[in-house]
Parts: sequence; structure tokens; C-alpha cells
Amino acid sequence: MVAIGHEIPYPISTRFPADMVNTISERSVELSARRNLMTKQELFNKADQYKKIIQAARPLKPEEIKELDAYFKIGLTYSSNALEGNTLTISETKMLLEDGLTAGGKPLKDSLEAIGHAKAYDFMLQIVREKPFEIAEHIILELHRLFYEGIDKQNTGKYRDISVYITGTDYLPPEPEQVPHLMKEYVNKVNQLSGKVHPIELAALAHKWLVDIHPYVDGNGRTARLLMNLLLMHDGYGIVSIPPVLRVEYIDALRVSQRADHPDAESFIQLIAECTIETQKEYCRLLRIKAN
Ligand SMILES: Nc1ncnc2c1ncn2[C@@H]1O[C@H](COP(=O)(O)OP(=O)(O)OP(=O)(O)O)[C@@H](O)[C@H]1O
Repeated sequence: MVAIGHEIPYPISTRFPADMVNTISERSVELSARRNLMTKQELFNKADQYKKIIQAARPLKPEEIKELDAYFKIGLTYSSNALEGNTLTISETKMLLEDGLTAGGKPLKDSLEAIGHAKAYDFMLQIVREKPFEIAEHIILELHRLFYEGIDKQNTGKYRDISVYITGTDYLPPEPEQVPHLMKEYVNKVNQLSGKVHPIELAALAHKWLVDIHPYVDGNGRTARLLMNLLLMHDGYGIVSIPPVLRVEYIDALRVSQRADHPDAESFIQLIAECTIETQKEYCRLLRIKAN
């Protein structure tokens, strides 16, 4: 069970800063260069310092919260879909979600994924703002349903009844008969761990354990990243994207956490902590907060 105040972070204008794409890749380079220089605990400490600084800028006006929600919705929708090969750029994602304009010549599926992801994001925010809450199976299924119903009605919001494989890895997700009971165990494990480890570690593990089970036919990565963000938002850390340029690091860290010999989730947790700090810097930039 996670219970903290209503801590919603915040952009300032839905009018996307023109430098958004550059900012994302520059931040990623910076993030890559810094990798492994700080311990997990140092990263958590830094994220907690930023969290305090950002919280001191509250309360925000309702219009500011609305604008920040829209800003990060576009950012997460773009990055989470791009990680899975969706070809929409951040500007095309913005045009689609704000003005209803589809990108000419691009697959319809890419637009449906963006629209679905945005719906699931809105639901995620709604849950974060209804407190207190516990992670529950119906919440995770609803995140998936909203994301996936426009793409494949048959497999939306329900567990898979077929075996699945993750391309490019030896790791085999469990057989479909095991999924319902593994998901029950999963929810209990996440709720029981809440308050016992740092919230960023909890969110990273919730992501990792969900993709380990791979409960759906498709859309596992995106549902897991939304769930991770539900936990991070709930604890006041903001919306955390994994920039597409870090895809290799992201997948490698998951692989290390799943290898048969000495599985180790530490580098995955560290990567999520680093991405959290980058998000917090973005909040500071948008809110004109001097953090150093
Ligand atoms: N070893 C791994 N290699 C690659 N991806 C992994 C691995 N372990 C877990 N994953 C997760 O699985 C996701 C991709 O899984 P898959 O290719 O089955 O896509 P999916 O289920 O269709 O979900 P989505 O399309 O949203 O990612 C990644 O985003 C990642 O979060």
C-alpha cells in the first residue's frame, strides 16, 4: 500500500518548447555519460533532494497542473511508443493528441497506439489523484485495456492464453496457465514491498516483475511503464520516460536482471533512478526553478 500526499509535478505550457527533442537527446547523452558514476543510494538521495526542491514550488495553479499533465502525456506517449518501434515523432504525437491530425504516410497502428496510450495515461493520473490507493489487478488490466482496445479488441484488458517470446533474449516468460496466479502474487508482492524499499526501487521492480510475467499478448512494455509511472507519480517523483536513445541500455539492464546465472536488477533500478533525476531536472527547467 502506498500512501503519500497529492504530489503532481507540473510543465508550464502545452505549447511544446521547440527544443524538446534536442533536450531529450542531450539529456540522454548526459545520462549515459554519468552512468555508474553514482551508487544507487546516491541516486536516490539526489532524486529526493530534487523532489524537495520541486515540492517547495507548490501549490501550482490548476491551469499549470493541466498544462504540465498535457506536456508529460505527450512526452511519455512519444517515448514509450518509440521504444517499441512506433515511428511517430514527438511533434507528430503532439499534433495527433492536441489537434487530432494524423501523420501522413505513417502506419495507422502508430496513431492508434498514441491515442490508446494517451487514454491510459489519463486513467493513470486519475488513479494517482484518488487517494489512498493500492496496486490491484483491475487497475493494471484497465491500463492495458485503454491502451490496447483500439488496436486489438479481442486481446484487450485480459491475460494472454498463448505462450509468448521476447525477441532477442533467452528469457522465456511463464506459460499462460500460470499468468493468473502469478499476477495475484505480483500484486501482493508490490503492495507488501511498498514502504520497505525506496519508492524508485519499488517502481522499477514493479516494472521489471510485470514484464517478466509478460501477462498480455502485446503491450506489456507500455503497460509496465505506465504502472511504474503510477507509482512514481504517487510518491511525488514525476513522469519518468526512458528516452528511445537509451533503448539498448534499458533492454540490457532487463536482460541482466533475468539471466539464469546471477540475475541482478541493480542496473535496471539505477537506470530508472537516473531517468527520474533527468525528469526532475526537466520539471525544474519548466518551472524556472534553480536547482543548483
Ligand atoms: N529481455 C528482454 N528483452 C527485451 N524486452 C524485454 C526483456 N525483458 C522484458 N522486456 C520488456 O518487454 C517489452 C517488449 O516486449 P514485447 O516485444 O513482447 O512487446 P509487447 O509485449 O508488445 O509490449 P510493448 O509493445 O508495449 O513493449 C520491452 O519494452 C521491455 O519492457
